[in-house]
Amino acid sequence: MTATPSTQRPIRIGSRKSQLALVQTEWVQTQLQARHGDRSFEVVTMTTQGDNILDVALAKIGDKGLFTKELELSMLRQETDLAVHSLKDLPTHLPDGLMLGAITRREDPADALVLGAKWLGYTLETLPAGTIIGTSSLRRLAQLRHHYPHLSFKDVRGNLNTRLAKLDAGEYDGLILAVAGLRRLGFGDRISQVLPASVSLYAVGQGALGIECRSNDPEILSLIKTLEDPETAARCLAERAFLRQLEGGCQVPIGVHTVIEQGQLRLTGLVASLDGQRLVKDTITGDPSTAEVLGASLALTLREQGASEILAEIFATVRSER
Ligand SMILES: NCc1[nH]cc(CCC(=O)O)c1CC(=O)O
Repeated sequence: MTATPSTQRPIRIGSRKSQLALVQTEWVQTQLQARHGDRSFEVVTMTTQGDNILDVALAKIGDKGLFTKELELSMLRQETDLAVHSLKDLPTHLPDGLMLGAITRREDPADALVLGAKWLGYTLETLPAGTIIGTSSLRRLAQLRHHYPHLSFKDVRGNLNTRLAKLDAGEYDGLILAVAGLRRLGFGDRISQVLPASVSLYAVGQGALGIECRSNDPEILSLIKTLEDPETAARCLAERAFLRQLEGGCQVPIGVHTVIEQGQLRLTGLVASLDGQRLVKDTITGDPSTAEVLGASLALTLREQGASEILAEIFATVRSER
C-alpha cells in the first residue's frame, strides 16, 4: 500500500537532553522505526525546568511536571508529536489535550545500592553506623530510615553521572539509585545490592517508559500503542491510580510493588512518615483489567489506616519550609 504524501511528514519525538533520556528516547525511536518502516522518526531535544534546578532538593520544590512541562507544551503547539518520559517523572494528572498513549516493558523497577570503592562487599545491613548514603527521594529516605536507623542520609542532586562522580569523589559512602537507570546507562556492574520489596517499595512507574501524545491524534496514538506492554501497563495504571488518589500537591514518601501472577494483579502500596517511624502498608489483588479501580481502592484503604494523617503532616511541613 502506498502512503499518501500527507502522512509522510517525519514524526517528531520530544526528549529531555540528559544521557538517560536520550538512551530511552533513542530506544523508542528505533522500535517505532522497526515497526513503521514507511515513516521517519526524528528526535527533538529540549531542556526542562527540572534540568535547570540542580542545587535545590527536589523534594522541597515539590512541583509536578518539572521534567515534563516543556515537552508537553511543544506537543500542544504541534512542534512535536509524542514525548518519551521515565514514567515515574510523569505526573498522574496530564494537561488537557494530552494523554498517556503507551507504557513500555519495564526494566527491573527496584532500587539499588551503589557503594564507593572502600565499601565494596558490604550491604545496607552490614555497613557500619554513620555511613553516609546519598538519596534525594523522600520515599527512599523514609523506608531506609525505618529499616536502617544506624545509617546517615544526605541529599544528592544531579543526573546519574553527576551522582556517581560525587560518590567516587568520596562525598558519600553509598547511593540509592534505580536499577533501571543504572542498567540503561551501562552502570549495572556498579550495583552492590538490589533492594528487596521488604526494604524498599519502588516509585510508581519506576523502570517503565511512558509515551505521551495529543488526545486528538489517533494516528500517533496507534503508532505508539504498538510499543505497549500489556502487563507493565496494567501494573503501572494500578500504581498511578493509587498515587493519584493519595497526592495533594507535593512529593511524598509513597512506594509500590506490583506483580501479575496466575492472571491476577497484586498491588502493595505504602505511605511513610518522613522520619520513617510510621509505615502504612497493605495489599490488594484483582483482575488486571480493573487496575485503576484496584489502585484507587487500595489508596482509600491506606487512608483509613492512617495515611491521610501522615500526608497532612508532610504537606504542612513542606509548605512551611518553602
Ligand atoms: N528520579 C530521577 C529518575 N527518573 C527516572 C530514573 C531512572 C529510573 C526509571 O526509569 O524509573 C531516575 C533516576 C533514579 O531514580 O535513580
